[in-house]
Amino acid sequence: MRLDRYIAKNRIIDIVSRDLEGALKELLEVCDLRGEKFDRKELLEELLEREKTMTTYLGSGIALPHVRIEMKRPYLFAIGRCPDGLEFDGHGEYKELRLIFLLLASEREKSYLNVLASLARTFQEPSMVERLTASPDVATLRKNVADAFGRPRDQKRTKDNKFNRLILREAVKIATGAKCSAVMVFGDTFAGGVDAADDFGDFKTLLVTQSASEMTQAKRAFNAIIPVRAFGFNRLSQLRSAMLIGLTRGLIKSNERLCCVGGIPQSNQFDTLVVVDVEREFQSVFTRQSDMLPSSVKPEVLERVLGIATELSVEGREGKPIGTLFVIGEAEKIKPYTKQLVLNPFQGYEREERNILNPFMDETVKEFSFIDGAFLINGDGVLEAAGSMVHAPDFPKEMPSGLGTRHAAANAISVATDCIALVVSASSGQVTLFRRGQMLPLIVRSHSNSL
Ligand SMILES: Nc1ncnc2c1ncn2[C@@H]1O[C@H](COP(=O)(O)OP(=O)(O)OP(=O)(O)O)[C@@H](O)[C@H]1O
Repeated sequence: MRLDRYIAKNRIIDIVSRDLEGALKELLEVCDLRGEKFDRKELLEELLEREKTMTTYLGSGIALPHVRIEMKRPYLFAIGRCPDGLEFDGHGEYKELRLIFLLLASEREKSYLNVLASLARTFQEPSMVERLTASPDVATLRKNVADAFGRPRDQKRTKDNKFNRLILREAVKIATGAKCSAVMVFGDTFAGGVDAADDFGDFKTLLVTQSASEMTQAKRAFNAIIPVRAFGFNRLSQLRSAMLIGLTRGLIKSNERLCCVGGIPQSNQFDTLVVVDVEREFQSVFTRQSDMLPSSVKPEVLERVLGIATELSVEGREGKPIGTLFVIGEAEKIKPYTKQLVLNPFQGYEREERNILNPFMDETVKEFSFIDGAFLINGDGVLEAAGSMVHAPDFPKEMPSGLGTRHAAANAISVATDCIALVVSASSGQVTLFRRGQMLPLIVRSHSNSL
């Protein structure tokens, strides 16, 4: 989503104040609120109140205070730089702050969560924050913000070496010989993105990438983009996660055969060529295309949960491996099979605030993954509970050895209700999807870049 149209140069400033309240005041002052019903004082109070309830500090030096109001314009941004950090209520993390993105959004705008998600994605790139903070003056800062959110970057594409050309040529031969319907390319193999679609003749081309918003050029060249949020280290895990997202988004059909080309992220070198029958790869979890996702579950919700699960599996939490269980489906139908083990931490929050599509929920969910029990997530993304014990009727099918009660509970709930259960194993780091009593290992923890 292009956000530059909502970002005006005169609302990008250097903050003078030393505390958050003063900084927000300065940012509100540069917002032209003529003709709007609310006043700055009320808005400031609301922003501070919300900050006390739930911090908008995203990490990496960025805070994103935001509020929805009755407003004529859809969105209004004000951006402030504060290289020495800010004080706020004795909270240490604000000292790490370098940039504040204030977002005022109209209550009517339905794309609100997409805007927040798009911002959070842009901020994930560490060099971007560094570049903005280090801008020598406010004019350069304004130019760098425009670059970050608007124009495609002038990045060097390095696919053009002998070996990459050879792999691409072979991929076309193999795809033709194996009667593949599409070629799927892992774009993050290249630091500057990939523009390989021309090499694939008439095949349908799919680009898998973590930086979908930046792949402006590639978007034109490929038939579709499969955005992934995080990758496991293992190549086949990467493939499965990408295929799962492609399937849920309807970009891939279950009867397709794909020729996949990839390599180690950022290595600028293709090194893997594999042909996959989608149905065979996923046969354990669906019999028809429509079986993959429960009807109540939005594909982007599964993508988000998969992203968080992958990050928990790959990174752990505070240096330790972490395990958890996510149950995603129609909450009212799942609730009878759960029992709250501790006070539900999501109780009392507005539905929108506790929606997993809201990027602020990432850290919260990861934090609550320490709590014993399962997360219960409604199909629209609303986090209904954490710390729930699943007590679905026992399912007689034997579990593979080494899998204990968490996996058994996921298996059982996936049989008892129309849901997807996703387990992050504390002991192996594996992420496993359960659907209708069938299990599909998605991410295998491995610190080598092996197949
Ligand atoms: N029915 C259940 N509902 C929710 N959470 C459960 C349930 N049973 C177990 N758990 C959680 O799973 C944790 C690990 O249990 P156990 O080691 O038996 O499972 P496991 O399948 O081997 O998982 P892991 O691979 O993560 O160790 C428990 O401490 C508990 O937090």
